Amino acid sequence: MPIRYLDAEAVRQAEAATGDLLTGGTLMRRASAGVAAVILRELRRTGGCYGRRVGIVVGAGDNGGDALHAGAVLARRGVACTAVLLAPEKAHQGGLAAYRNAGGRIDDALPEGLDLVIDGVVGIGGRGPLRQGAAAVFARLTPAESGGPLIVSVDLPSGVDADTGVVHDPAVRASITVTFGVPRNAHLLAAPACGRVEVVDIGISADAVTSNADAAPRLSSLTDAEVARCWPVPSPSDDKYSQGVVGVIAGSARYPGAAILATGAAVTATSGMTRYVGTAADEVVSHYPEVVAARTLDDVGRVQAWVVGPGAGTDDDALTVLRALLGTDLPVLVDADGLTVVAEHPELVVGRTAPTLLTPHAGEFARLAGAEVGADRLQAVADLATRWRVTVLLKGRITLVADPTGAVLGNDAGGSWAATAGAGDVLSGIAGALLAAGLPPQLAGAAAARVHAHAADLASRGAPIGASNLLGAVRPAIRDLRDTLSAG
Ligand SMILES: NC(=O)C1=CN([C@@H]2O[C@H](COP(=O)(O)OP(=O)(O)OC[C@H]3O[C@@H](n4cnc5c(N)ncnc54)[C@H](OP(=O)(O)O)[C@@H]3O)[C@@H](O)[C@H]2O)[C@@H](O)CC1
Ligand SMILES: [K+]
Repeated sequence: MPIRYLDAEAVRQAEAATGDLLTGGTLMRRASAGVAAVILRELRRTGGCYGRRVGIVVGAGDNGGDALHAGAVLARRGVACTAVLLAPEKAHQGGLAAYRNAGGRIDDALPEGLDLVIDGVVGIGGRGPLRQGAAAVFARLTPAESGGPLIVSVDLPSGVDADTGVVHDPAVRASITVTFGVPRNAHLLAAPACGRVEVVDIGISADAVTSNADAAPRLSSLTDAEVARCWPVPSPSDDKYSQGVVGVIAGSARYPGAAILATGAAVTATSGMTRYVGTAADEVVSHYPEVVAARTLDDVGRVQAWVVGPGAGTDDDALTVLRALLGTDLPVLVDADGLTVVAEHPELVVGRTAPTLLTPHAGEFARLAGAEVGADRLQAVADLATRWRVTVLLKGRITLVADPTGAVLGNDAGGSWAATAGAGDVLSGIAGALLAAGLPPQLAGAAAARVHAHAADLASRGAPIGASNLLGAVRPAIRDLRDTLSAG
C-alpha cells in the first residue's frame, strides 16, 4: 500500500474515530511518550540523558500539551528541562501539572548551552507564520549545523502549514519531526523543513477517514518496494516487441542533446525496444546503436507509447506531430516544447481518454494552467489534472503526479542535484518507457521520479552533476530499488 498523508481535517477525523482514546487523553499520553522516546534515544546516542539540557517552547494548544508531557518524562529521567510558555494562561493544564510534578523548570527565556529544543508551539491547529513571541525564541538559537541545539518538532515544524506544506516566514526548521499515527501532507510537501520524520503509533489509522467532504486532494507516496515491484521485468516468453516499444520525438539535428538524453533514458529504463523519430536520428544512433531511428512519423513502425516534446520545437510542424500522436489511442507523454504547444491548444489533450502524461516544470505549468503554481502546489496540480482530465507531473524537489480524480503521488528527491539542464529529458525517457510497458501514467510518472531522484543521488554523492551523469546512474538506481525486494 502506498504511504498515505492526511490533511488536518482528516487527522482530526481519524483521532475522533478512536472515541474514548481521544476523550480520555490516551492519545496524548501515547503521543507525548513517543516524543520523549525519540528524544531519549537521540540523547543516548549523543552522550547520555542524565544532566543533558533541553528547552521546551510551549504554545497555546494540545501541541504544547504534548511537549509538556514529553518534558515530564524527560525530567524524570534526569534531563534538565526549561520550558517557555508563550501563552501562560492558555498552556495545557494537564501537561503543565505533569511537567511541574516531574521537576521541570519554567522560565521567560531559554537558557544558553542547550542540547536540544522541543518545538511545541503549534501542530495541526497552526495558522500562518510563527507569531512574534515564538519567532523571537527560535531566532536566538544557533542553527544545529553550526553547533546549536537539535530542534525536535512535535507533530509539525511550527509555521509550516499541515495541509499545503507552505513554509511560512518565519517557521521552525526541524532536525527531527515526531508525528502521530499517520503522516500529514506537510511531512512530504515540506520535507526539507521537517528533517527526519518519525511516525509514532498511537492507535489511529487513516482507514478511519472515509469522507473527503472538502474535496481536498489526496496525497500518497510509493514505497521503494512498490516502485521495484512495478518495474517491468522480461518474462521467459517476452521478446523485444512484447515488452513495449517506446517512441521518442525530441531534439533536432541542430540541438541533439534532448534527443540523446531522452532516448538514452528510454533505452536504459526497460529492456523493450526504443524508436526515435526526428532530425537528430544520426546523432542518436551514434550514441545508442540499438535505437531504431526514422526521420518522419510516416517511416516509423509500431510503438506502444510516445514521448514527445523535449527540444522538439514549437512551430507548425510540432503542432502537426502532436495532433497526429494525441489523435491516436496510444499513451503519450508530453514534455517541454510539446507543453508550450499544448498550452496554446489545450483541446489536443483535454479529456483525452488514452493515457496522457504532462510533465511540466513550474514555468510550463503556469502556461498550461493560465496561472502560477503558487504556494499550494498540491492543490494546483490536482486542479489542473481534474480540470483537463489528464495526468500531470509537476517537477521539483518534491515531484507531484496528479491523476484526473485528484489523487496525487508525491516523491521527495531528498536533494536538488537533479536541478540541472537536460535532467527533465532523462525523466521523460524513463517515464515514457514505463508507459510503453503498460504502466498507468500516474504510476509511470511517480516510479520514474523515484528512480530519477535516486540516480541523481548516486551520480552526485554530494558534488554537482550533469544530465549525462544522471543518465549513467539510472541503471544502478533501478538495480538498487529492485534489490530492496530481495532484501525485504
Ligand atoms: N486531539 C488529540 O487528542 C491529540 C492531539 N495531538 C496534538 O494536538 C495538536 C493539535 O492541537 P490543537 O488543536 O490544540 O492545536 P495546536 O496545533 O496546538 O495549535 C492551536 C493553538 O495555537 C495557536 N496558534 C495558531 N497559529 C499560531 C501561530 N502561527 N503561532 C502561534 N500560535 C498559533 C492558536 O491560538 P489562538 O489563535 O487561539 O491564540 C491555538 O490555540 C496536534 O498537532 C498534536 O500535536 C496529539 O497529542 C495526539 C492526540
Ligand atoms: K510543533
